Amino acid sequence: MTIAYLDCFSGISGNMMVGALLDAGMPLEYLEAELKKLALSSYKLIDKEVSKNGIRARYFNVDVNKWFQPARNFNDIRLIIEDSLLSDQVKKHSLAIFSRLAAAEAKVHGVAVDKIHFHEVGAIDSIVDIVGTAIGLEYLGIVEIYASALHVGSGYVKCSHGLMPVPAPATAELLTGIPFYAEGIKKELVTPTGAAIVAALAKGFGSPPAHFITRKVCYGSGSRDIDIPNVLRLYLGDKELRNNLGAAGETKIIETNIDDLNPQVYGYVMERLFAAGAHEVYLTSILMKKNRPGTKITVMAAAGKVSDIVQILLAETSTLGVRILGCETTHIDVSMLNIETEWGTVKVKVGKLNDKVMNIAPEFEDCKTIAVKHKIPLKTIHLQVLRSCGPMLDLMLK
Ligand SMILES: O=C([S-])c1cc(C(=O)S)c[n+]([C@@H]2O[C@H](COP(=O)(O)O)[C@@H](O)[C@H]2O)c1
Ligand code: NI
Repeated sequence: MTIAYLDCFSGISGNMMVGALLDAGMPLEYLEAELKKLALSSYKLIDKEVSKNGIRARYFNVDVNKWFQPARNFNDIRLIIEDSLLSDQVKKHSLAIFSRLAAAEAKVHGVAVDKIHFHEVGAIDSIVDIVGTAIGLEYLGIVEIYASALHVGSGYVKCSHGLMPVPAPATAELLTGIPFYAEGIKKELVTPTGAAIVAALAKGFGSPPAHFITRKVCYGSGSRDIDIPNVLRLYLGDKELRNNLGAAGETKIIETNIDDLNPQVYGYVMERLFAAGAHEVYLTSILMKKNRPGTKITVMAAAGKVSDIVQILLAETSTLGVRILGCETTHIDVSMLNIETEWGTVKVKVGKLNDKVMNIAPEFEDCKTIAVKHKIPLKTIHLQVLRSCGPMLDLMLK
């Protein structure tokens, strides 16, 4: 499981992020070919090696022919991404980042999200940076991102509105819930695009996650010449395998006991918690003080999701507080396979430990859909899908 840790000691921008991903091994030709899947033209990618205060880094930028760029609002950009032949994952990550950026701009300027403007010429620079980031993450197999606190810089930056304080208003909005600092450098070090990337994708902030082991250190160059190297440092790594049992993850348990909530509400709260990224949510019947029957809600989630989870519990239930417990998890590597059956494709979850197949699980929802459609018992579908796994099943039984 490849993990990225972004060391934003000199800030982060879209260009720095793509530069770091190129430095990490995404070939420029691959990026170019993938970006061609978008209905965009009249731009050129710039990719070169530079030295920033003695550190070799990859500088990435987009050269835009401004005469050929139409004005684009968020909806135009969403359609360009959705209508492309990019993978679902690249679309999902790109739209997640763009949505954060658009929401921040909308809030700052007091307009609806679909009315917001993007600052670069026809937004092409933002599209390339954001979609390029999603392409790089997929190419490098990065499944989790963590980031340090962000060094935002200080002073003022020239925008189409005139001079704006650093961090720029959209950046400040995007930094909600993210630790940041300024240390006297009078330049804009974190741009709205950079902030949107970490806001949308990072699972946690601060030090690298527990048991993170670096495999490679990469640098994406910024365009500033300042006293510190203007680079984004990207650590690519894995979570350490402990006792040969599997990868350890940083998970939190958030719990609360409730004895005065309308029981109709629990299902809705669970839905919201899952939508916010909870790995698991479950309810336990408990007997509380004054012999009152009550319910314990337990949520398991990545550390970076805790504040969203707590927010939902406090807003949607009658609780006045929650417990947050640290916990370590151990799990095997999980991948998804598409298995062809006589009824169509079924996704199958394969769990491996040190390349040994430990578990094969046909996706319940896929089996259920077929069972309902073809009026065949669910267990028959399940067995048939397992049989179609053929050699994979043999590997497990060995
Ligand atoms: O021109 C406008 S409207 C503008 C507004 C803001 C806000 O924060 S609101 C910020 N900016 C600046 O544009 C550049 C480009 O940022 P990217 O994220 O697209 O690289 C940056 O300097 C922002 O501070 C412009
Ligand atoms: Ni703006």
